[in-house]
Amino acid sequence: MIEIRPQEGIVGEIKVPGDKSISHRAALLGSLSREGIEVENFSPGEDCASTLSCLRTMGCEVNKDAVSGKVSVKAPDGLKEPNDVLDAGNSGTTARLILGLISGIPNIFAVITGDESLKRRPMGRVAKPLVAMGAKIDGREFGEKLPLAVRGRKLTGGVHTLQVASAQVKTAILFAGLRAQGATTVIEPTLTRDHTEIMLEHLGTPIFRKGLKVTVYPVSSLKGASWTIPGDFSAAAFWIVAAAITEKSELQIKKVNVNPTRTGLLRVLQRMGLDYNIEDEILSGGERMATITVRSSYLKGTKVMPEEIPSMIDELPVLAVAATQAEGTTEIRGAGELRVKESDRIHAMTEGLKRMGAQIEELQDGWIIKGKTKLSGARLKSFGDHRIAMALAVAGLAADDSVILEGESCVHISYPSFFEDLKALTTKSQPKERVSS
Ligand SMILES: O=C(O)C1=C[C@@H](OP(=O)(O)O)[C@@H](O)[C@H](O)C1
Ligand SMILES: C=C(OP(=O)(O)O)C(=O)O
Repeated sequence: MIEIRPQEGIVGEIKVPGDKSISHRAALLGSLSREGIEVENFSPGEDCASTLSCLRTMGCEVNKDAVSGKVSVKAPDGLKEPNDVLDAGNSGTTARLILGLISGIPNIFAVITGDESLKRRPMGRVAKPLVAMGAKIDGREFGEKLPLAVRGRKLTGGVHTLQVASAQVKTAILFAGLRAQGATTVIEPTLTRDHTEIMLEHLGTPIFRKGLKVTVYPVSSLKGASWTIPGDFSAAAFWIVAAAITEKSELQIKKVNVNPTRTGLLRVLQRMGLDYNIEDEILSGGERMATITVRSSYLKGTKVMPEEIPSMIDELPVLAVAATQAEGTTEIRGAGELRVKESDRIHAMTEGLKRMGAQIEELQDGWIIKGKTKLSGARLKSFGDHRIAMALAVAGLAADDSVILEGESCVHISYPSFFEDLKALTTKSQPKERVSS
């Protein structure tokens, strides 16, 4: 467990870890390249380590420099049948994207599994469209849950209209499409993160996009490439909210990805009154990368609409924290997907914030939160979920007494240095006077 002490402010500058979604994709696409993909600033989290370990089990050449964070992946002779189970650990992205990647490799047999949390998460949303392309997949609960067994076959493209807005489902189908016969089109209900599309474009792979529709074509091998992965906006989100809700903050977050399909949190917080600016924007590997400066802000409540959700899906727990510190009512709807993440994030945040005295009502698909509430110190649980641990730690910064957080080590999934960074960012600020002892 760890103690988080209330702080007057978040001060200084920070570089957050490399983007997790982009890191997964760079490694997985490297496995379709003879020359290989080499990236700087690869995510240091355990989720991306799971992806690298699965790729090694399938015979890829994977090199990781622990000091610089540079990772290279190539498969000069193509992906091989794994001689062991592929363990995706806690990572939904690993399990779902690998399923798409390998189901079109004729004759390959693989079993994909994960930890207790991942074994509870839905996989049918990926398995079903792949089966419609001709894949042979079976698993627990008729292919709905891990472990899943896949026997690779020659797939046929086609048009896939998704029911759920999910970049993981979209990407799994597109990855399968790179090996299928004919064109493969995905039509999304709402635009989700488009890192796969940007990366394929950057690699010079034929891809056609218009609105919610994206089409890929079969390729024999991808070109090699090398670039730097920008910082993870989902990691930056914790510091953005931390700076906004504490009284004497001024924080610069350097070289962070500002792809608009990821920055919905900024648009919502801007509506709520966030004092921030974005500068020094450049492109890296086709992705926008910039410095975000955030200052203490007077926030007002807002209504978050279902169509805004995909662009901030992983930031909703920390948005709930911001809402407790905003004047008036914040309503967040259409976020039912949060119930099938690493934990039931709607329930986990309701429980944690209620224990701190927040006025939060749990809805089936979101929350109604009334503010501004003076949060109190409390003993809280992470539910084994990295986003919950970090969001509740941020809430602790604005409380009137310490938060004792249990199960904090799960931050290693996406942001291993989170608590060291927190310490560094709060050394220039004063711990707030404790109200109670
Ligand atoms: O494609 C990705 O890299 C991700 C997509 C999102 O999941 P869904 O596709 O299930 O919405 C997100 O929650 C996850 O953290 C990463
Ligand atoms: C939901 C997440 O990841 P994944 O789906 O890859 O487990 C996340 O990182 O918040």
